[in-house]
Amino acid sequence: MSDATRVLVLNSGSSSVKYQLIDMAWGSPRPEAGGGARLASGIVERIGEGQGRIKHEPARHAPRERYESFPDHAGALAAVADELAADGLGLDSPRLAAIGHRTVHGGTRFTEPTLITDEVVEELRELIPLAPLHNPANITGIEVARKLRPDLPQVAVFDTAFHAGMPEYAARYAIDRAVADAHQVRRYGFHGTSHQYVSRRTAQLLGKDPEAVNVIVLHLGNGASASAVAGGRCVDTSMGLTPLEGLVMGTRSGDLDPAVVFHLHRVGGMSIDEIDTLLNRRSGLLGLCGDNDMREIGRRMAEGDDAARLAFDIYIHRLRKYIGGYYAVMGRVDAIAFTAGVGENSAAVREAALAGMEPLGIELDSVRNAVRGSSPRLISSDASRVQVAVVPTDEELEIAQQTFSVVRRSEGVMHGKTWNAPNELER
Ligand SMILES: Nc1ncnc2c1ncn2[C@@H]1O[C@H](COP(=O)(O)OP(=O)(O)O)[C@@H](O)[C@H]1O
Ligand SMILES: CC(=O)OP(=O)(O)O
Ligand SMILES: [Mg+2]
Repeated sequence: MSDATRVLVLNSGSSSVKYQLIDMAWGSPRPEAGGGARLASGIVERIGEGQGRIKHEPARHAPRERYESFPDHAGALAAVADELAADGLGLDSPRLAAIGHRTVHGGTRFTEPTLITDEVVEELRELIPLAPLHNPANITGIEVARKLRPDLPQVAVFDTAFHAGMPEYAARYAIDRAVADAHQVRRYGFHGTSHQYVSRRTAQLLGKDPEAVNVIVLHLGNGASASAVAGGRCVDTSMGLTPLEGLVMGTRSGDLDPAVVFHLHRVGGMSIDEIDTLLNRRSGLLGLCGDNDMREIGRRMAEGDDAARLAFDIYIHRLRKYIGGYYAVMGRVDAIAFTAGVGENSAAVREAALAGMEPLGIELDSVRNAVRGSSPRLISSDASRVQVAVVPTDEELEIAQQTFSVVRRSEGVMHGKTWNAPNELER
């Protein structure tokens, strides 16, 4: 077995690449999360948009920032490789075991982290119509990384995977079964890596086995989704065929009557592509008040801005409906966990989302809720029957662990022995 223990995690978006280099042999900084120490992280932004930016944050050196143009993902990844090399962490290092790729849509075909081959890339391409905003960029990232290190195992970790085991009654839309099946129309769910990580981490915070707890996870970032996780399994989630359904998001509408689409087309004269852009990129908080950043909305509300207030109220109202819905679906809820940019940082959103739910056994402690921090923490009162937690997500660590586990398993198969990744021992 090789002693290469580092995993480079890439989250390739249409105009950005987020990355982290994680060493799986070093678990001590975050042993509770299942092993893995971050050696460096960063982001390349505005790829293909003129002046771009790379921000690189090595664990042992000061962060660096550079502005230059990145014409494409290949240029962006070359810049990442240069930054890592400058810290002695180059991609040519024999200690690099694998590259793990966040891959948004796995369809019904991919429900486990998967070693990437030419065939897998071909199948990912066939899934593009189901995730036109996300999968093309993920595939580009995969192709560029494979060119850079063709010899290295590369693993796709899917946003949809954690939700693949949802009960049929939660996953199936109430439309003609034959039509749905012919076109692979069903609820897939997204942010699964985050929901999986956060639900497990919440159980640890409660000092319980994941199998023993029911958690509502609220992943509130730019994209936002809720999930009901019962005994470690996802039983429902708010995103659907695509990441458009469910909660109000930064620029996406979330739930609406599907007839809105017919109406805008037939009566409003908009094309399907225009409506797609409207609902995915010009709706949500942005469409309601002109800002998609919750910090800005908070600032405007403090100044008495009515549009910002209404956007906030619509966002919160939708969130409360999902909390109540998932409470009813599971019957017993042990914890509600807030995560991602808004969930981790906005005390105002958390407070409004749960206000008046004392009869449901949910009671925030306003002082705990107001405390800022970067580690998982409880914010409910001692009397609250349901624990409320803020649990920072770490999709990259989860992707690194799953990637490493796949690589070690395939090595084990090659050498006729089995090996458990640290995270598997931990679980
Ligand atoms: N201090 C804060 N207070 C309120 N909201 C915040 C704060 N910091 C970040 N956010 C929100 O988090 C969002 C980004 O969340 P993030 O999880 O990083 O998104 P993504 O991964 O989808 O890009 C921002 O758009 C902003 O609304
Ligand atoms: C699937 C999804 O919505 O991802 P993001 O939040 O990164 O846009
Ligand atoms: Mg995110």
